[in-house]
Parts: sequence; structure tokens; C-alpha cells
Amino acid sequence: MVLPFKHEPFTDFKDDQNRQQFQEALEQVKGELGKEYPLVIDGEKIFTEDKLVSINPGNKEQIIGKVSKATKNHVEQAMESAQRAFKTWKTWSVQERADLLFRAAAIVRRRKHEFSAWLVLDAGKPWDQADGDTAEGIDFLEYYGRQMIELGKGKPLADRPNEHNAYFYQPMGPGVVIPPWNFAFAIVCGTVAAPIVAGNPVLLKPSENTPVIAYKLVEVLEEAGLPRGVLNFVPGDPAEIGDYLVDHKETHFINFTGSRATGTRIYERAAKVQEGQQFLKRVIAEMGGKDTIIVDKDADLDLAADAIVNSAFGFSGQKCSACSRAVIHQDVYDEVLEKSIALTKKLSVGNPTEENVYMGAVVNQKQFDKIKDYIEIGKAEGELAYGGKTDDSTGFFIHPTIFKDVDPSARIMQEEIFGPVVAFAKAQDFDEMLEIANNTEYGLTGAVISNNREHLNRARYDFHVGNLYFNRGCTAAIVGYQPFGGFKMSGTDSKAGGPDYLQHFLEAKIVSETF
Ligand SMILES: NC(=O)c1ccc[n+]([C@@H]2O[C@H](COP(=O)([O-])OP(=O)(O)OC[C@H]3O[C@@H](n4cnc5c(N)ncnc54)[C@H](O)[C@@H]3O)[C@@H](O)[C@H]2O)c1
Ligand SMILES: N[C@@H](CCC=O)C(=O)O
Repeated sequence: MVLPFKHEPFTDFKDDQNRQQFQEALEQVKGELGKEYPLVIDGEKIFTEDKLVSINPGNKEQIIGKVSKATKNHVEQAMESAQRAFKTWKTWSVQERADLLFRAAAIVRRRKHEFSAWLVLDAGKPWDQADGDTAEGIDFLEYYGRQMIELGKGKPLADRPNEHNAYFYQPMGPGVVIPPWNFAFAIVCGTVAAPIVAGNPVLLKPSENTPVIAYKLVEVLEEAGLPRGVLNFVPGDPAEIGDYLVDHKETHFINFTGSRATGTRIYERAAKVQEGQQFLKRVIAEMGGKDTIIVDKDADLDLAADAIVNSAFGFSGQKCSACSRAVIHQDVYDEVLEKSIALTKKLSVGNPTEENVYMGAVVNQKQFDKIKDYIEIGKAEGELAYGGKTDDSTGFFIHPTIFKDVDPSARIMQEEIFGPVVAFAKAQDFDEMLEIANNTEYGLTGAVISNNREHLNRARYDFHVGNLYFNRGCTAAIVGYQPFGGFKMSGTDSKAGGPDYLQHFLEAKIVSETF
């Protein structure tokens, strides 16, 4: 019997034993750094000369792993293997496919700290953030397994005398999964597990920043019994193989999570019907955010400051959901700003392999340079209220940064920075707060801190974001509790971790029999 879904508990790092076990996992993973990893095509491990070299963002000298790079030829072989695998994978019962995900979840759960330790070293995640990432990966496996069992029952239809109508779901065929690096385990897990449990083979091209932890998932699924060819691992240079994967005439779906620029490119290219293509491709594109926390005059101001600071600086703001805009009622603006600065001063920045580090390094030099540029832009657009310090001598460290008195149309209020930078803007009343909150091209997350029920009710419908939170921060959605996905240029609103997600990878079929 499958137990009802409950999210994976987070590790309590106040507990000595948990801390000790996490340290041991870090030591174990450190002993495995620098290894070479293959492509996986049709179950075969293929090592190539050309490699992606993944480094520790907190310690640039440390090589995490060297991962083989797929060429277009490899992608072609992977697609052929996926097509072959589809013939048998689609015949597995939904229960058998779901059981495979449950076994994979059990494997990860048993080695939870090891996976989190890889995230600390490969993605620069502090312990608690890494633990949350691994827990979310387990949740996706558990949740989508249960959802598939449910969908396997089809949907009820009306029948008439001598007529039997059936509504059921079937897989579509092979597709491509293109995840980002910032939830290097959870998002890879979720975006791969969903199409696979639905019966579709996958070509996984992980982010070039975090390919090692993605390979670890491939190993887990193999250990859980996934047949050859159902998951093909094709890391590589996106400039070389990205378009090829998307354009391929046998690619039935592209399950993408990443930036607006890449997502819109994929969306456009996938719309073109290639020679010999016999179906329309589906694109799931979950993209960036420019997320706002509104603080009403009638609000708990300590809660407001805590929500802003943790949503802005958790994982150094490298979340699509991160708060990068705080829009505050003029009557409480100074107080919320002061409280937010006071909380920010207490945050530690350092190498996340150490315990109790709040913020590690940002992911790479490119991201470091980009954030640094935005800090300079911010200095011209508003007043630097706190932070602004950067240091890339050993790793890519950026200190939490607050700008005040920023105009809502300023670049730092409009463009996704994806770093620990938050801009504060003052508003006269709730109408203006909502207007500012909605004045970006994104629509991913948002939060309202208020004790005014009428204002909360208005925000429910007029704050145009896919994930809206009341009296809490705007990050940390949990699978099955807050399905995730945004409006506007934040994407196709797929609601990952929600009850409608698997339908993106299924064809609904009706069979009507007269007798
Ligand atoms: N909405 C969400 O659920 C969500 C979740 C996490 C991250 N994000 C967004 O992701 C972005 C950060 O991730 P990133 O830096 O990895 O994004 P990115 O767009 O640079 O890369 C995402 C993926 O696309 C691949 N890619 C790049 N160019 C490609 C091309 N031409 N064809 C095919 N694939 C290509 C990359 O290799 C990577 O695997 C931020 O904008 C963030 O907001 C969104
Ligand atoms: N689902 C995550 C964000 C994922 C994007 O980076 C959250 O809710 O914070």
C-alpha cells in the first residue's frame, strides 16, 4: 500500500548527531572529488576526451568533477536509444513505474547527507539549503509516483445505453530535459521523474555548472531498476548541442527551467515544425522572477523584515523566487528598512562547507561579475543602505546588499539579478504597492505582509504572480503543498510539484465503444 504523501522532513542541524553525520558526508564526498564522469546512452557509459570541468564556487581551485561532453552525434544516438526504449517502457504499468520512483526516493533518503554534501561543494549551498534541495528531490519522486497512480485510473465519463466511454492517459514519446544549476538536485529530479513516470524516455542535458550531482541521480535511477535507454545523460556545451536537442524532429517535449532568455529561445524554436516531424512539441518553460514583498502599514514589522531578509539572501538570492524588491508603505518604510538592515548585519558569509554559514559563494565568475555590475548600477539608481562588498580572490563571494529609495522603474527594480541584492521602494498606499508589485514583466512569486483582510483579499486576485504568499517570505515552496510556477515572462505556469503537472507529459485519449 502506498502511504499518503508527506513532505520529507528537514534535518535539524542543532542536533549534534546530525551535524556529525553531515560532516562525515562532506569528508566522504571530498574524498571523491576530481573524478571523471561519462555520458550515459542506452545504458552504456561513454567517456569523451572533451570534458566539462565543474569547480567549487567557494574554492575556485577545487575541482568537483570532470564530466564528458556530448556532441550532436551522441545526442542522435541518445534519441535513437530513447525511441527504442519507449516501445517497452510505455508498456510498464503505472504502478511499476511509480514503484521505481519510490525505490529511487528510498535510495536517496538513505544517502541524504551525501547528496546534500555534493550540493554544498558543487553548487555552494549552505548546509540547510542543500538539505532542503535534497529533501525536495525526494518529494518530487514520492509525489509524482503517487500522482501517476492516480492519473492511471483515467477520468470518469458519462455512458449511454449500449455505449461505453473511457478517458485515459498515455505517454507521448521521448523528450528533452534542460534544468538550471540552482536547485541542482531537486529540479533535475523533478523535471526528469515526471516525464519518466508518465512513460516517456528522456535525454537529460544538465547545467554545465552542476553536472556531477545530475549524474548521481542517473546512478540512483539505474540502481532503482530503470531500463537502459529510458534516461540518457548528455551533458555538453549548450551552444553546441542545445538547439540540436530542441530542434530534433523526435523531441516530443522540452522540459526547461532556466532564464527568460534561454526559455524564450527554446519556446520559439520548438514552435517550428521540422521536416519529418509528425506532432507539435510541448514546451514547459519555467523561467526567471523579479519577486516583490509588499509591507502594508498595518503589519507585523518584525515578521516583514525577517521575510524580506531571508527571501532576499537565502542561498545568496540565487532563487527564481528570491525577493529582490521590497515595496513598503511610507508610514512604516524607515522602520522596516532599519529592522532589515539589523537582521542582515547578523548574516554570515563564508565557505559553506563550514557549519552555520548563512551565505556561500555565488555560482561562477560570470554570475559574480553580473551581480557586481548590478551593485554599481544600484549605486546610481538608489542609495546603498547596506553591503555592496564583493571578493573573488578564493571564491565568488558577494555580501548581502540593500538599496533604499529606489524608483520602481529603475533597472535594479526591473531586471533579474539572481544575487543577494534587494531594492527598497516606498509607496503611498496599498493601491500603489500593488501597482509597483505588478509593474515588471515577470510574475513568479510575491508576498504580502499585512493584517488588513480587505487588502489581502484584493492581493489574492490583483497581485499577478503564480505563487502568492501571505504573512511569510516568497521562497521555499514545498512539493504537494505549494505547487510552483509563474505567470507572464516567468513561464508556462506548469505548477511543478502539483496535481496538474504530469498532464504536461501525457496524451489524454478517449475510446468510445458501441455495443
Ligand atoms: N521558474 C522556476 O521554476 C525556476 C527555477 C530555477 C531557476 N529558474 C531560473 O533559472 C535561471 C538560472 O539558471 P541558469 O543560469 O542555469 O539559466 P540558463 O538559462 O542559463 O540555463 C538553463 C539551462 O539551459 C541550458 N541552455 C543554455 N542555453 C541553451 C540553449 N541555447 N539551448 C538549450 N539549452 C540551453 C543551460 O545549459 C542550462 O542547462 C534564473 O533566471 C532563474 O530565475 C527558474
Ligand atoms: N521553488 C523554489 C524556487 C525555485 C527557483 O529557483 C522556491 O519556492 O523557493
